[in-house]
Amino acid sequence: MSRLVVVHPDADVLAQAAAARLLTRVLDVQSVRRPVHVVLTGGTVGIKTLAAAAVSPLVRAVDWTGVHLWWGDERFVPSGHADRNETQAREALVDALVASAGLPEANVHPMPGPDVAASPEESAAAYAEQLAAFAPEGAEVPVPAFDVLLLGMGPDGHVASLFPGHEALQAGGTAVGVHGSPKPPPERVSLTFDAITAAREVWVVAAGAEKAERAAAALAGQPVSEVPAAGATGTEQTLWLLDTAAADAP
Ligand SMILES: O=C1O[C@H](COP(=O)(O)O)[C@@H](O)[C@H](O)[C@H]1O
Repeated sequence: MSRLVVVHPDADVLAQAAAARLLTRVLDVQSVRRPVHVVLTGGTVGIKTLAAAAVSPLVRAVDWTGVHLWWGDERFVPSGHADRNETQAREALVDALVASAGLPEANVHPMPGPDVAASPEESAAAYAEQLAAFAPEGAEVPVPAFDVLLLGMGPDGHVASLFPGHEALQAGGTAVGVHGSPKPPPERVSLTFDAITAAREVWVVAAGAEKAERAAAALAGQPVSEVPAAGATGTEQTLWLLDTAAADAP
């Protein structure tokens, strides 16, 4: 597994570059296999990246009929709620792909909210079932072979909804219900580390000085219990896309 750290001048350039890289990655994968599985993230740069992808000319080069979109985590609030990572991703990119680029709605896999599932655990179980349905035969971890798994990183070093010191860090299976998240809302659903580390490529996107200390700690290999981002690795590549502020550890 190779690890690469790429630093961009600011959050806007980072989002533009991440979007170009993401679309190019989908195109490259499409030339050798189908379907392509991409895991989206919430968070500031994550959503900015999707918005940049939406206006890139490269978006028209992708055959969206052969792409599946998943989420790394979700806030356990109802469908359409502004706090949902799904809602923000749909507004930034996904709705336009479904409306006019051929992305089948059936290929969009949001994590169920309380309007669909009775609890974060029920949502996680339903999501794990969907993931397993798309896993390659005989896969060690029953998830699709994610071609790119995007993750934002919080100032505390959390990725997806896996927070420092939280019991969800040790969860088995592929998706977990999260209670008592230190960042609101308190109830969430997240992929587990087993699911994340089964991805071919994991990309961590982070911008801003408030992320610098934790980014440096993760890259230095601090314990995952303290800096969850340290455990976000892909089987083929781990890519950190930072802006100069996030790369500039004190
Ligand atoms: O709550 C969340 O936060 C992280 C990071 O967000 P940011 O705004 O600090 O970039 C995000 O990656 C995660 O998906 C989300 O649910």
